Amino acid sequence: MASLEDEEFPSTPGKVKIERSHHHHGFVRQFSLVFSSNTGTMLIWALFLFALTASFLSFHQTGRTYSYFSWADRRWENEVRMSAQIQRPRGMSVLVTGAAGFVGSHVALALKKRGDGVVGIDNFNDYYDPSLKRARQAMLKRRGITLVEGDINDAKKLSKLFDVVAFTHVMHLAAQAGVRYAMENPHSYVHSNIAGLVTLLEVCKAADPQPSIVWASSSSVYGLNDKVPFSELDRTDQPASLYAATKKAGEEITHTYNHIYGLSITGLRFFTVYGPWGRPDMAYFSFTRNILQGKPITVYRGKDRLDLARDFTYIDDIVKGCLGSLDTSGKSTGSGGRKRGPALYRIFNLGNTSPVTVPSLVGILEKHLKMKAKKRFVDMPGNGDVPFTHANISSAQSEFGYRPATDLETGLKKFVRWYLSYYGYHGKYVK
Ligand SMILES: O=C(O)[C@H]1O[C@H](OP(=O)(O)OP(=O)(O)OC[C@H]2O[C@@H](n3ccc(=O)[nH]c3=O)[C@H](O)[C@@H]2O)[C@H](O)[C@@H](O)[C@H]1O
Repeated sequence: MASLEDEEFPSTPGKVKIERSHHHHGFVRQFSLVFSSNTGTMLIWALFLFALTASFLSFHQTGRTYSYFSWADRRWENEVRMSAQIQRPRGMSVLVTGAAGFVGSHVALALKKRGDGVVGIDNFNDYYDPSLKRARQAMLKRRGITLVEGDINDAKKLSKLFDVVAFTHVMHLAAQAGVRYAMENPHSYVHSNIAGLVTLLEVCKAADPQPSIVWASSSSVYGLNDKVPFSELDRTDQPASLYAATKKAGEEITHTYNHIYGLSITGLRFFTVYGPWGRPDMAYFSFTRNILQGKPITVYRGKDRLDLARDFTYIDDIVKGCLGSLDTSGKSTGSGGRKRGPALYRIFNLGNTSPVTVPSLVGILEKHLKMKAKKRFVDMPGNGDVPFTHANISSAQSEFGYRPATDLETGLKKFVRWYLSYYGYHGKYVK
């Protein structure tokens, strides 16, 4: 199925996006050419082609505009519907974008486990080793979760999903993550975090009923803010990286969709999420790999050789925050492109409330791995990093009882156990 899907809908960045109307225009253009040619043969050919197309369409047509595409046949629709089936009273059906990702796969599993319906979408890009994403996909598959391969910039695919399932909620976690990579590939951030977000919002706005949306913003929006701990009311207009800027833009963009179309929106500012099945580009992950392989690690240091610190947050706590947000998100109020009343617009910090320095993080890893790291201290390059993060979580706490329960020592122990079981001690499968 996946390969057919690829042929029909190339959805990687830079590839052509097909608009709904293009097919129609193409058709009309073809006909005007035929009629202007004025030869009998051409006319017969045109009629023949028309008959062929019409019979093809009527054979496959199931009342939906795009159901004649092979990826969206009956079997595919049934699979998607099954995956979205709600299995508890007052449950929800959730479209999880970025479901092959770190947070996405964990949230999808947690929702399914408690009886909610879940369908995932992911473009499986190669920002980091896609085989890890495939392994997460296999894990979801075993639990009955279907993951559709597609990009959130593909409006047709998203609309089709909403045609098949009346999703009550969207958990939007598809994004270009990573703070420092933004200097290497700025456009991938615009593609996913801005263009993709708008495409998704347009589809949600048009859906009837509209879903409620919970999505991932980032602690990085606090940028150069130095008032601690970071509260949602603090200024976020001094981003230090393009990544942060696109997440901040997302907060503003979602606000307009809430304001104009009545979409219920909750933005979650995640604070350096870590844990089993994590992202290989993140420091705790790559440090683990390098320590095990006897390779040096680079530890950044701030101004005046000050240690950098992060409010590292364990994945299970983040998952609880995501589910709590979904449960309290209320309904979207719009239909037919107009809002019928006010809908919730919320932003929450999801952190751990106890920052740890990067050298301490390395110390904990050394302990769990029973190996010494070869540390190279380097002055923090001006590539978007902020010196520290620290979340005030009182808002999420009072709204849905968010209370992080895993400290870095415990969380890293679980990560290391997973890492060794997945990659083995010598990391022979690591690229
Ligand atoms: O909260 C977020 O919203 C973000 O969290 C995460 O960003 P960061 O907090 O920067 O995490 P991460 O890269 O693990 O670096 C951790 C620390 O190690 C330091 N660091 C990093 C690499 C290195 O080689 N050496 C080093 O000292 C580095 O200077 C930093 O102090 C997500 O990746 C990001 O997608 C976003 O979601």
